[in-house]
Parts: sequence; structure tokens; C-alpha cells
Amino acid sequence: MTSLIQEATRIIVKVGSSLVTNDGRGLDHAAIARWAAQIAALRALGKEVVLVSSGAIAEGMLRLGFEQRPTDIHELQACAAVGQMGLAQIYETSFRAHQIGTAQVLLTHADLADRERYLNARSTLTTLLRLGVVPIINENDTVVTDEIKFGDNDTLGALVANLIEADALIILTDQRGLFSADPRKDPAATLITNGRAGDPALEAMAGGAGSSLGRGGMLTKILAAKRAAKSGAHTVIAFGREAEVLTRLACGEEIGTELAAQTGQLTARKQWMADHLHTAGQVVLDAGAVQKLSKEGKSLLPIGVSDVRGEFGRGAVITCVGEDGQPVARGLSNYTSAEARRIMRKPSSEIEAILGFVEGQELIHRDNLVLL
Ligand SMILES: Nc1ncnc2c1ncn2[C@@H]1O[C@H](COP(=O)(O)OP(=O)(O)O)[C@@H](O)[C@H]1O
Ligand SMILES: N[C@@H](CCC(=O)OP(=O)(O)O)C(=O)O
Repeated sequence: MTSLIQEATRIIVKVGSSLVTNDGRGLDHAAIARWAAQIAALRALGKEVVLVSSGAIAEGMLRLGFEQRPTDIHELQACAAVGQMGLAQIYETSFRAHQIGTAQVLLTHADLADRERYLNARSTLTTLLRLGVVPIINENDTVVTDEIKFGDNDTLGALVANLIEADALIILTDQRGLFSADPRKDPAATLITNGRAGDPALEAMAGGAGSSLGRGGMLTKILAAKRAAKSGAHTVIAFGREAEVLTRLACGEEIGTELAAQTGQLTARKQWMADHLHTAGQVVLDAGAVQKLSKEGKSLLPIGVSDVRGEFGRGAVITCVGEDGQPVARGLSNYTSAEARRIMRKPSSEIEAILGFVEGQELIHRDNLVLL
């Protein structure tokens, strides 16, 4: 057996707040220097690495003298802004010791939900990698409010894996991996060494954050593995303080919990649709249309649509739901919501007579459709 990381050439490494800030005592210079040295070694093996680092809020709290995590969102945002300076500085210094440049990239959900900004983020990141720079990513906490937050950097790491079609996501945390139950609460819990990304049994084992510093806990890591697998990326969850963890994984050693992606890589366009946490609107499909999409691999025709919800433009990503409200697929709409309302339940041969033009026989073409 070899680790899933050995073959990977493009890797996202995510480090959690408690690791980066030495459990809230301040930036752990020695640990960060060790990860930088390991990432330099990975690059020498020909691998491209993107780092997603948490810790801005935890570091900002310390610098501003907050003993408890503030509940006021603007105080949290202030902490993030202050702490991010420390993160940028320490990563820049640590990588410079290996003659490697770093770049600060702060992203919000809105950046990845918008086609143009998504493509810009993707091009910037791939350009940085081509130029030999290690991008250091965090959520742009100062500009987000709750509804548009990724919420945790595990999700952000997975979305970045989707964005640049990474082969692997390594989540470094303060436990040796996923245990059969939260080891802080159940001392008899055992380490799960491998599994299938997306296996619902894993979600049942994973609990919330064990400390007040981390946001997501183990559940967001398991869900991140599921999301990363949608673009074919494998996930490893491992202890960030384990000696030489990244280089040993790259040499094939199995460490922590390996969650293998079962699916191959989707096309970039399909990934973009699968990555959408929020979509512009919804169309409700009758049972026949659900069958055509999910079982027969067909396009969505207007005749199979029984309702159109929300307002959207041509080319928007919309969600297809069954009459029971269950999401079935996502895709790019050929018609605006107003046009879709006029042609729903109608055969495609009538589109021209109703609208005066035809953008396509389908409301969503199969090529622009991804099943959920
Ligand atoms: N089944 C589980 N296995 C391992 N850890 C778990 C599990 N369920 C909950 N946890 C908790 O998740 C914590 C890690 O998540 P979190 O605190 O968000 O870390 P990070 O800052 O690295 O993202 C662990 O310290 C642990 O207490
Ligand atoms: N953007 C936040 C990240 C919060 C977060 O996701 O933390 P963690 O669960 O430790 O990865 C910060 O830098 O503090």
C-alpha cells in the first residue's frame, strides 16, 4: 500500500488555527518553519503546493488582547484583519529561508460563485504555481457576513482543490486523523486509517470542534473530503505536529486517515457548477424529467419543468429539484427565469412560437448539467 499523496502532483495543504497559533498562545514559528521546509521538499520532488492557513482570528485575538472569542462579528473581522498581517509575515519569512516566494490570496464565497471571478481566481492561482510561488490562502473575513461565508477553512480548502483541479487535499489538524468518535470525549475511540470520501458512515463518527479556536471540527473535514472528491481529489487528515508528516506522506507512507476519491475528474465547467454553494434559482422537475436526468443521462427539456423559482439570467447556474424538493442536478440555464416560466410544460417545438427565438431545444443541455 502507498499513500494517496505519493502520486499527487498538485496538493492543497490546510492547517488549522490551533496548530498555527500553538493553541492560541501565539504563532508557532517553529512549526510553521517545519511545514515550510517540508513544502520546499515537496516542490523539489516536482509537486505544486497551495497552503490554506487558518489562524488569523486566533492570532488577532491575542494581538488585540481578547481573552474570549468575540461574539460581535465586526470584532471578529477586526481580529482577522490584525491576525492576517502576522500570518502573511511569518509565511513570507519562513518560505524565504528556502528561496520560495509566497502570495497572499484572500477569498470569499462570492468570488467562487461568480463565473468571471472564479475563472480569475483559478488563473491567478495557476499562474502563481507556474511562477514557483506558494499561494497562502485564507477566507477574506473582513468583507464577509454570515450568509456568504465559507464558514470554515476545511470547506475553503476543498473548494480550492476543485478550483485548480488538485489531486489531493491534506488537512493538518490537532488529532491524528478521524477517530471512531471524538477522542477528546471518548478515550476508547480508534483511528480510522482509510475510507471512501463521501461515505455517510464517516459523517456519523465526526463531531464538532474540540477547542474554542477551531471552527469546523471533524465533520467539516469529512464533508470537505466529499467535496474535494467531486473533482477527483483524495483527502488525508493527519496530525500537523507529526514529524515530517508532509514529506513522509509524499514518500508513500500511510499516516492519519486517507479518504480516497471514487470519481474521476469532472470537466472544469462541471466542477464549477458542482462547487456552487448558492445558485441563482430553481426549477422543479416532474417525475419523468427526474428519471430522464438521473437515470438516462438526458438533457432537461422545458416540458419536464413544472415550476420556476427565483430570478435568473441566461447562463446562470440553477438547481433542479424534484417535486419533493430534493436537489437532483445543477446546470447552466439556456433561458432567463421569465422565459423559462413561459415555456415550462411546453414541447420544445413550441419555443419559437412562444418566445420568438430559440436558444436551444433544452432548458439545460446535458453538457452543462451535473448530477448531485
Ligand atoms: N471523530 C473524531 N475524530 C477526531 N477528532 C474529532 C472527532 N469528532 C470531533 N473531533 C474534534 O475535532 C477537532 C479538530 O477540529 P478543529 O478544532 O476544527 O481543528 P482545526 O483547527 O485543525 O480545523 C479535534 O480536536 C476533536 O476534538
Ligand atoms: N479565516 C479564519 C479561519 C477559521 C477556521 O476555519 O478555523 P479552523 O477550523 O481552525 O480551520 C481564520 O483565519 O481565523
